[in-house]
Parts: sequence; C-alpha cells; structure tokens
Amino acid sequence: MNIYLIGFMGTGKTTVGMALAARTGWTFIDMDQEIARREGRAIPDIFAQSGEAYFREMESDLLKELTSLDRLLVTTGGGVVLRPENRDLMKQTGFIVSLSADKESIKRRVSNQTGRPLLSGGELDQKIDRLLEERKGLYEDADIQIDTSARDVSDIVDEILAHPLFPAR
Ligand SMILES: Nc1ncnc2c1ncn2[C@@H]1O[C@H](COP(=O)(O)OP(=O)(O)O)[C@@H](O)[C@H]1O
Ligand SMILES: O=C(O)C1=C[C@@H](OP(=O)(O)O)[C@@H](O)[C@H](O)C1
Ligand SMILES: [Mg+2]
Repeated sequence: MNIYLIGFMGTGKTTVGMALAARTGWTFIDMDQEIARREGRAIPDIFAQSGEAYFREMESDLLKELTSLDRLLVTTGGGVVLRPENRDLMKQTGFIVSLSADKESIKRRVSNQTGRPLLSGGELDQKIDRLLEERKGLYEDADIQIDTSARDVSDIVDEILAHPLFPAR
C-alpha cells in the first residue's frame, strides 16, 4: 500500500508530500525528481529535447514500478492522471489524496518557480485555464480531497493525518 498525492500544478503536492513523509516515516518519492535523476536532466530539458510523449512514457513506467513497492509516499506530477491506466494503478495500490487550489493561488505559486514546461512562455492565465479545462474531473477520484488555497502546509498535513482511513498513522 502506498499513498499518492495528485492534483494540478501548484496545488502543493511536492511540498505537502515531503512534510507528510516526515510525519509518517514512509519513504518519500517525488516522481518528477526521480525522473530527472534517472535522466540526468531537468524536467524542462526532457520536454524540450525529447517531447512530452517521451516524458509521459517515463512517468507511466515509473508509476508501474512504484506500484510494486510498499509504504511509499508518492508525489505525482500534475499530468499523471491523463492516462486512465495510471489512475487505475494508483487506485488499486494505494490511498489517494487529491489537492486543489483556486486559480489565483495556483498562479501565485507557479509564478514563484521555474521548471514547469507546460506553463512557460506566453500568457500564464490562458495556459492554466486551458489545462484546467482539459483536465476537468480527472482529480476527483480520490480518498480525500483538500483545497489548499490560503492554508498552511502543516494544517493540510494535520487534516490528512486525521482522516479515519489514512493508512500511515
Ligand atoms: N499551502 C501552501 N501555501 C503557500 N504556498 C504553498 C503551499 N503549498 C505549496 N506552496 C508553494 O507553492 C509552490 C508550488 O508547490 P509544489 O509543492 O511544488 O506544488 P506541486 O508539486 O503541486 O506542483 C512552491 O513554491 C511551494 O512552496
Ligand atoms: O501537470 C503536468 O502535466 C506537469 C506537472 C509537473 O509536476 P507538478 O504538478 O509537481 O508541477 C511535471 O510533472 C511536468 O512539468 C508536467
Ligand atoms: Mg510537484
């Protein structure tokens, strides 16, 4: 059994997941960090040099690998839910926490960071709108759903830990 954090870019998956791993003692794996490590290049370079399709293959392959392990706290990339087989795999092998945030929070958070190729260059507002529309409904199939807008990370972690079915307490 693993724990998977899903959600759109900037909803706080990586940040909340790290804190949650520290509280539970489960092994933290951020899928983007793991893919970048294995590839020896950053996510934007993978997208620019090899394309999104290549990244999606890496992502699905890694997820498959992780599903055969146990007690992992996995933070996914926002696009992992695009493939139905990825959604099925997570559902079959873990407890799913879905994070969301309002658009202003997402914008503010992603503006403070680089490294998200799907949001780089051009009008940020339109890019977020288009992706949110494309992915509508894909983050809803989860054991817990939390809106992280205007909330402290420690607060969010406490709420997850307090869930009656949370597997790592
Ligand atoms: N609850 C929160 N409140 C304020 N800022 C946050 C919160 N969660 C994450 N952040 C910030 O937002 C940015 C994106 O967070 P990150 O964890 O990388 O999101 P994701 O992995 O979902 O894309 C980071 O700069 C992080 O520090
Ligand atoms: O939503 C997406 O398609 C992506 C989200 C990113 O992860 P975060 O959600 O952690 O930013 C990363 O996997 C890649 O840039 C693609
Ligand atoms: Mg992340």
